Amino acid sequence: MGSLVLQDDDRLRIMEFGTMCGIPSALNAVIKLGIPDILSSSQDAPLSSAEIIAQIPACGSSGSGANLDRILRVLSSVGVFQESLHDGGIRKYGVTPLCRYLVTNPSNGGLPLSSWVIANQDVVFMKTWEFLYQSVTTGADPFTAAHGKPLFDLTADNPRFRGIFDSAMSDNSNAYMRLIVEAYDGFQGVRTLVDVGGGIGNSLRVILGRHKGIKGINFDLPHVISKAPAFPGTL
Ligand SMILES: C[S@@+](CC[C@H](N)C(=O)[O-])C[C@H]1O[C@@H](n2cnc3c(N)ncnc32)[C@H](O)[C@@H]1O
Repeated sequence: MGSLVLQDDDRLRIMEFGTMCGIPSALNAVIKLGIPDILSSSQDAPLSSAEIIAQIPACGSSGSGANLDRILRVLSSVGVFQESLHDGGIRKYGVTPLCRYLVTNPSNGGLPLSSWVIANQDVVFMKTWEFLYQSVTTGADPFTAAHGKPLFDLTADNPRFRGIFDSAMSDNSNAYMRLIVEAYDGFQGVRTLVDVGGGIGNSLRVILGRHKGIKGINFDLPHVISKAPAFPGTL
């Protein structure tokens, strides 16, 4: 006789995979609402959803604490925030080490990667996922299938998305380049350094900041270079 399985971990995992998009969507929402910065500014005192909403100008008088609680509880379940229960059953939320990557203010310990989340959740990238299936049936690149052109042709034509993409690349390279220049001695003795596909030049900026004698050349597409800020040491 077969046994009734009430707690089937595999079934729960597949359900979880099917709804995983909720996590990046919730991250996207809290970043746009500025919540990691609000919580990191509250000097380690956790805040309720009502207290958080009171600090979000866009909420005005129509902010929904119930909806914010649901979003914050989901993100607390994966360690982005820390949830605690207080008198009267009020839930409050504080920052965690993971949350530091979403805080934009460096004086609050921010190591921002929020633009990375924002870029990946942008409608431009989200639209490409719909074409994953066709990438197998037709062999087409999903990005080109979704937008009619490859990624770097789109960034040339779409200044809104280009800004988001360039910030995401910079935030990402910032984090690891700071570690690389601490540990890597291969830049010593280099006189000219070319960063091919250097984006708006962040990697070069970190390297030249550490190795003052190097002359740097940031090589990228014209529409990227035209927005790249100048800094000492570049030719
Ligand atoms: C993944 S991003 C890397 C950005 C950069 N390394 C950083 O850390 O911010 C790739 C870069 O390659 C550039 N790129 C793409 N095609 C290129 C080409 N044909 N010539 C020069 N740069 C190109 C893009 O504009 C983009 O900035």
